[in-house]
Amino acid sequence: RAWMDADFRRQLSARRERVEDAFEFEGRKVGRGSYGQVFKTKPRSCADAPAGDYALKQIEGSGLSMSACREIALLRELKHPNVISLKQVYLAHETRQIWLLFDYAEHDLWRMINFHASAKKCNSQVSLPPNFTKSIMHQILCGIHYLHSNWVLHRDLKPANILVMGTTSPERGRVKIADLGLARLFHQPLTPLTEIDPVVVTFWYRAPELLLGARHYTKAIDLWAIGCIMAELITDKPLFYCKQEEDIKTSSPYNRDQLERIFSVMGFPSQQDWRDLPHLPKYGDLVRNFGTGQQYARFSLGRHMSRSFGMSETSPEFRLLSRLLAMDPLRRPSAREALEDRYFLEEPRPAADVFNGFDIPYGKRDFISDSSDNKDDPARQQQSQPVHASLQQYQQSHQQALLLQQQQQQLS
Ligand SMILES: CNc1nccc(N2CC[C@H](NC(=O)Nc3ccc(CN4CCOCC4)c(C(F)(F)F)c3)C2)n1
Repeated sequence: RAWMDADFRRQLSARRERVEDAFEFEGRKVGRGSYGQVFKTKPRSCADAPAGDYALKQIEGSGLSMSACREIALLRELKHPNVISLKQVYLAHETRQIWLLFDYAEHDLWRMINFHASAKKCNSQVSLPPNFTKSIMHQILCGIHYLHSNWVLHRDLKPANILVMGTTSPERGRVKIADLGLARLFHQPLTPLTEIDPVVVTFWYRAPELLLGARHYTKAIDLWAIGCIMAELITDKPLFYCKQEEDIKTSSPYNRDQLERIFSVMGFPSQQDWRDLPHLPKYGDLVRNFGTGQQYARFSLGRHMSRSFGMSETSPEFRLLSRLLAMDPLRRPSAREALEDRYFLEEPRPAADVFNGFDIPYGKRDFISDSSDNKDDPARQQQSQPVHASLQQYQQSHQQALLLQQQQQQLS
């Protein structure tokens, strides 16, 4: 049978397009994390990819891990102007490495907001189109509406995961939802992310029900995060900024400081505000730590936004923000309902290019040249494997521990 024929396989592997033959990416690393690493690259003349910049993600570990399979399977199905699009998958047979090819996005909201925040600090305001926030919000909601209508939850929306195409792209100024994220184990809210990846995980975008032990992610959890991003676009500050203890050891989702910050902006939820609050797993901790919450009685989002930013509580912008940041998840709008809000219907209308043709003031991404990095010689990369292997061993043992825990819960 032909496919067993060694000669046939030799022919195949000789013909297989190698990613390093098609793209030049040495020393052009723009991102690294437990998920793998990302390079900015252009196709070599011999490649059959159209000219332009591409992002090449080298997936962590070797072979088709569960998270690699999930990412590839999902991305191949997802096709929307406001969701990052996977162009090609390369399987390097010798090193069993997996590479994903994307159209390159030069910017992201994390870097853009930091740019404006530091410009403000040294009083050199950078002019932005009046519909800048509205255009970005509209495209995030379009992308999330598409994901949610395909029953895909994002689970980790934050400014760093909202990419924006740069001036060299035919899609200049278009928002692309992405997930640069950590290697999550099971996408369950109870997995202590901080143990998986030393990179500090922020809870600033996590919905209150997650902090109170909700066991499953929902669409409403994504809409809460979008509300946090909207406030941050308006004020250049994370709305629920909360200092991060360096070594968070808790494996519990309950984070008292983060909840404290939310209450000092939003006020404390009354029975009327959030009927199901007492049914959440960590309600007991909440009462123990905060009592009836009357110390937050005079706080509200309206008070916070008008005092810290002179925003009127009757403006359509504020009304949409307060709908997205409803404490009770059942009261948050769906992505479609948010898109139908008056805010997007009135002047100035949202634009397809969020920069509205304005010059783009942000610099290009810096290249990371960490010293520990092995030259892209696959053989030498094997040496770096043991570290990741221990991460995989950790994940497997963690996986078994979690499965055991779930079985015990079912027994008890
Ligand atoms: C730096 N410049 C740059 N330009 C373009 C792309 C790009 N990259 C880097 C890696 C990232 N990879 C992804 O974004 N992958 C991805 C994986 C899954 C999903 C959807 N899941 C999110 C988690 O919950 C389940 C659904 C997505 C998506 F759809 F959210 F965009 C992207 C895309 N970088």
